[in-house]
Formats: sequence, structure tokens, C-alpha cells
Amino acid sequence: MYGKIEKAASFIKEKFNATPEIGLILGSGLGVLADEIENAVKIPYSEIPEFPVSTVEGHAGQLVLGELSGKKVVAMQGRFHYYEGYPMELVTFPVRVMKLLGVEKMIVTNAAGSVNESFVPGDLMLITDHINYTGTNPLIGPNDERFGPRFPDMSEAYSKQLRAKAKEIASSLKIDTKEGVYLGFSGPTYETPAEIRLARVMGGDAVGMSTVPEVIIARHSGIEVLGISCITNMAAGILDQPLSHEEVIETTEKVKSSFLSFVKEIVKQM
Ligand SMILES: Nc1nc2ncn(CCNC(CO)CO)c2c(=O)[nH]1
Repeated sequence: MYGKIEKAASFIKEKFNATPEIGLILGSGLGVLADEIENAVKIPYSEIPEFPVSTVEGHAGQLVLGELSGKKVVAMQGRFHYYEGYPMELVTFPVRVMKLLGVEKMIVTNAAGSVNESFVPGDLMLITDHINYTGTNPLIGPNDERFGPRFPDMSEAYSKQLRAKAKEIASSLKIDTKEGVYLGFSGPTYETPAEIRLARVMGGDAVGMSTVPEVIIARHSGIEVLGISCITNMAAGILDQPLSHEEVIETTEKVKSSFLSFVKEIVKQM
């Protein structure tokens, strides 16, 4: 696998000869941030050796490198999900590539459903921690010490320092943020009401189908992580109404401007 990661990284380095310091993973409907990247070099995933391709609406499917708020960044405009049928090593492959490109800090964003009834659609939740309920782990199998240890510490998967900075920025921009625990299911089904009750009992505040695998791999490789969930609906059983992907995309559209100004300022001050 290391050779494949190196091959993808070398291909990208040929097209972008600067070193990106910040990685951005943009969730459903949040890819619009990548359009703000200046002097952008856009590489469709299909052109990058060994890269999978996105298959989900709201996930463009290209890597965008350039400058955002004066920093060199690499953004995934569209991510890969376990529910698409990719093995975890492919879902997280881009994070390994970002590490080899030189990324040391990463902002992972997602659309999520609220389990915490004090959260409402449109809220931005700073992720304090996650619960891996995907049923697997991207680090299962032989460990590559070139990335990290066999048994990585996860006591601060989401950087306290970056979160404190993000909270400062949110208040200066008068953006109301929440904080909470993200519980990652495998998907593609939305959760049942019983699964929501389980998520709540376990201490989850929001649920989704991504982020956990990427963050595990980022932390394994020593990348500092800030996680931001865009709450796009109340989880199943709370409002007793069916959920849809269309609703998810609609809500991210509504919060686009505050999300953009928030993340751009965070990147500037990172
Ligand atoms: N209740 C609930 N609301 C949500 N809003 C976004 N997502 C993340 C999943 N996003 C999928 C389908 O929209 C696309 O990756 C979820 C979720 O998993 N559950």
C-alpha cells in the first residue's frame, strides 16, 4: 500500500510544486469551500493513480490544491464513504496521500444528523470526540510503522487547541457553534429510532456515515485534526419524519456563507 500512496503523492507533486500545510475534507454539500481556493490546481480523482472515485451526489470528486486565506492547502472536494463499498484502506487513502504531501493539520467537515435535541438543523458543531460505530477500523491489518504505531493513542483525536481557536473565531464572527460527540455509523441506511436511542445512551450528539475512518488514519499519522459537523436534520425518531439526502444538501446550502467565512478564518489563523 505504501508504494501506491507514494505513486499518488508523486503524481500530485508534479502538478502542484508547493507543500500544502493544511488538508481539508469537505462533506456532503460543503465542497463549495474548495471553490474559494486561489491559484487552484484541480485534479479529478479519476486522474490520480490508485485513487477511488466519488459516487455520491454532493461530492464533486476532485482534489483542489492552492491558497486559501494565505495558506497552502489541499482539499478533497468530495470524499469516499465505507457505504459506497470501498474498503476502509481506500476510504482513507487520500489522508495518507495528504500526509506524504506534507499536511500536518486537517479540518474534517461533514453533514450530520442531530441526536442532541438542543441542536437544530443549520448548527455548526465542533467535534470534541467520536465514537467508532462503523463496525470496523481502518487500521485493522498489518501496521506500517512509517505512518504510525500499532496501537495509536486516541485520547485527543480532535485537537483541543484548534477547537479553542475555532471557538474564539466563531464568537468574533458571531457564529453560534455547538460542541459534541460525533458517532459514526457505516451507513448507507439512516439510523432507526432505536439506533438513535442507542447513540444517545452512548453519549453521541450527532450521527453520520463518514469522518471516523479519516480521523483515525489522520491521528495515526500524527496529523492534528479539527472536526466540524454541519447539522442538517434531526436524527430519526426525534421529529418522527422520514430523512432524505435532498434535505441534507438543502440545509448545507442554507449555512454555506457562515460555514465558508468560519472555515476560511480558521485556516487563516491555523
Ligand atoms: N439523521 C441523519 N442525518 C444526517 N445528515 C447527514 N448525514 C450524514 C450522511 N450523509 C449521507 C446521506 O445523506 C451522504 O454521505 C446524516 C446521517 O447519517 N443521519
